[in-house]
Amino acid sequence: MSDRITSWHPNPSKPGYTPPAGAVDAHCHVFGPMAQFPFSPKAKYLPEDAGPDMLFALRDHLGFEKNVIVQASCHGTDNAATLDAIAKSNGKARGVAVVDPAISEDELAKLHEGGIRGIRFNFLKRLVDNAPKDKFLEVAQRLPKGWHVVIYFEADILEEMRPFMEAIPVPLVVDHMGRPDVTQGPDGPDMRAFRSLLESRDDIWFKPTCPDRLDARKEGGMGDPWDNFAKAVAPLVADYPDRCIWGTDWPHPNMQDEVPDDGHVVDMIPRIAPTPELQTKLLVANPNRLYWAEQT
Ligand SMILES: O=C(O)/C=C(\CC(=O)C(=O)O)C(=O)O
Repeated sequence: MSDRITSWHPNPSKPGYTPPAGAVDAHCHVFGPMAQFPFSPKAKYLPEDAGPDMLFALRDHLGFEKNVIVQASCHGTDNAATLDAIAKSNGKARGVAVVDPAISEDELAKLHEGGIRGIRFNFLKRLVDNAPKDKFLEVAQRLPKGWHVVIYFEADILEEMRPFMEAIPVPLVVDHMGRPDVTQGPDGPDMRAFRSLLESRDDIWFKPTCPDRLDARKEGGMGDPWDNFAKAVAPLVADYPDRCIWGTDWPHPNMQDEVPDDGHVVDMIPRIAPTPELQTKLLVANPNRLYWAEQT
């Protein structure tokens, strides 16, 4: 792979919306720097460097206080770049790792020391080569106290994933709501299936995130300002206000053909969480319960 991609906006606008004090960008990534943190040989995309300095500058520009850095698939199971960014955050970042399911207890303990509070199971075939459910279930049985599992899958496999999710003995956080087709609206089959999942366990959380992905023009959506996303997602946040966390998804892996303006992404927040109470739950109380539990 020769051409490295740039999937983030060079000069994002200032949002019209001001997040509350203590707001957490609870889904973002770092890429490299590649010279120090090489990408996985199995990476499905090769990004330009997008390191902690850029992430923290964006955090401040958008009005957030903390980050949850989710290991991006381009780094495979080498969490060094994510751990390095957490270490440089002055306590303002925690993380979600991607691990080899055979990882030892000692290695899990070291990840906890480094600010990790969960592991990610990625089932997107365009991002990872394999996702061994049996091995994932084994490691999910022996995570450090207080950890959770972040899971990423597409809506068309939600039903087949339910027995696997049911067997996971720790809280689950579903990335980007399992990618429902937001053009179906709030009562379409995808959202109904996702609500059924949420009703099945009260410790299944979700991220009402990625309007730029889920309502992208290239996906048949409307593009910015992502009205389909706002219409489909706001009722979900209203109905499950204590089980959702939000993130920018910066540096927006693979969005180089429709790069979102992060200021516009942030301005989706009051459209899906229209009251200060909902915004405080989404951006402050809920992510702190999951990632800074020792301080809540
Ligand atoms: O590509 C997507 O649909 C979403 C991604 C990319 C990703 O998960 C990864 O590269 O690990 C995201 O959540 O940032």
